[in-house]
Amino acid sequence: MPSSHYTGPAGHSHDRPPAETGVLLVNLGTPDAPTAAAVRPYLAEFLADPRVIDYPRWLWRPILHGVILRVRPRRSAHAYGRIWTPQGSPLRVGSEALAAALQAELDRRRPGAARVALAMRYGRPPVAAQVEALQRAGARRLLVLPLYPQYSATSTGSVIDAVADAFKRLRWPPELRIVNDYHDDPAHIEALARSIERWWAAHGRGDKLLLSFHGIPERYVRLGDPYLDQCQATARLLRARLGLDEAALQVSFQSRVGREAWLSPYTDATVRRLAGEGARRLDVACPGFAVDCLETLEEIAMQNRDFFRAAGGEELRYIPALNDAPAQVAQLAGLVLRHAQGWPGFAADGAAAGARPPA
Ligand SMILES: C=CC1=C(C)c2cc3[nH]c(cc4nc(cc5[nH]c(cc1n2)c(C)c5CCC(=O)O)C(CCC(=O)O)=C4C)c(C)c3C=C
Ligand SMILES: [Fe+2]
Ligand SMILES: [Fe+2]
Repeated sequence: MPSSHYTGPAGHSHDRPPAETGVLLVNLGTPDAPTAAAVRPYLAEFLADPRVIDYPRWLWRPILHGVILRVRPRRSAHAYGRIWTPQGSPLRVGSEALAAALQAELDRRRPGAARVALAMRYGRPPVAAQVEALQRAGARRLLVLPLYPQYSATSTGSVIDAVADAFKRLRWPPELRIVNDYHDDPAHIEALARSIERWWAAHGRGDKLLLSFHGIPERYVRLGDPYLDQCQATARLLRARLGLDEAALQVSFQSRVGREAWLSPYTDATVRRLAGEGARRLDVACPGFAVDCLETLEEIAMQNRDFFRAAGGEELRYIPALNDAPAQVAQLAGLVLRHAQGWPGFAADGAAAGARPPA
């Protein structure tokens, strides 16, 4: 499938009438296959991004190509192999399902107003190709929605770079709005809380609830990245909504890479500590991930499950991401409606008679 022709799970551009507003969901990206050969170019693009690793290029390039890309692809491919599905990478499958569901929800709430497309920051389909596809489909306005609830320069900031690069190539770029984050959106907190409560109703409640967020180097926070504040705010709001205290709901940071200090406490050390302190059943949720992926399905649900057991715990239970659950679809649709306000077909809420959803 040529990536320049892919406009999203809703189908080819000629299958739908033109829409004046394009909604571009962007997720991180994932390799095309769980093989070292497919993982290498993906990691090469990801780890060459100066937003992700900010070392001087003359220093970093030889390390990346001479060391990292010789070793890591095989290790990562093995990890991807443990979670791969017949449909492909969970991150891709889940992101496409979410995009299709968001298209359907927007069609219901603002018929014909918007077309949804999905891009990946690394790998395919790239941001530039999807911006161009939306423009070919009639979009004179573009709302970019990175699938990261918390802003980080390493994730959201890098998506903004890719959009800026794509715009440089267009003679007549669309009007642009970008969602920075949705870490404290009440509908997002409510969706997370209900999914955890529903999970508890089905499986019983563990001794502790751990919220594990993706880490970043501590240095980035000292330089002004708001990511840590936003993770803590999400955790505080969720803790209040669930009625838990600081012992019952803890926060940690996963996926550390390299030797620098990253945000702490680290997730692996935390699950071991909790096992040592006598927790038998540990529930773990990852509210920083809109869609399940390697970092949740393999690192948490497999690797950290094993760490917890080896440290004397009984069961680590991973509570799935929101994925394409109706509550997340409705929350993201609400976010789109608020950010697109004033654009054609997006009259202020209340003004679009008959287009409101039933409460
Ligand atoms: C090396 C630096 C990295 C930073 C900084 C970083 C920040 C960051 N990442 C995500 C979300 C995801 N990361 C994923 C995988 C992944 N992350 C890194 C490195 C950094 N991430 C690597 C090398 C990898 C690849 C896998 C591996 O080799 O271990 C994923 C999953 C991708 C998938 O295919 O499933 C996500 C999602 C965020 C939100 C973030 C900053 C806040
Ligand atoms: Fe086509
Ligand atoms: Fe990452």
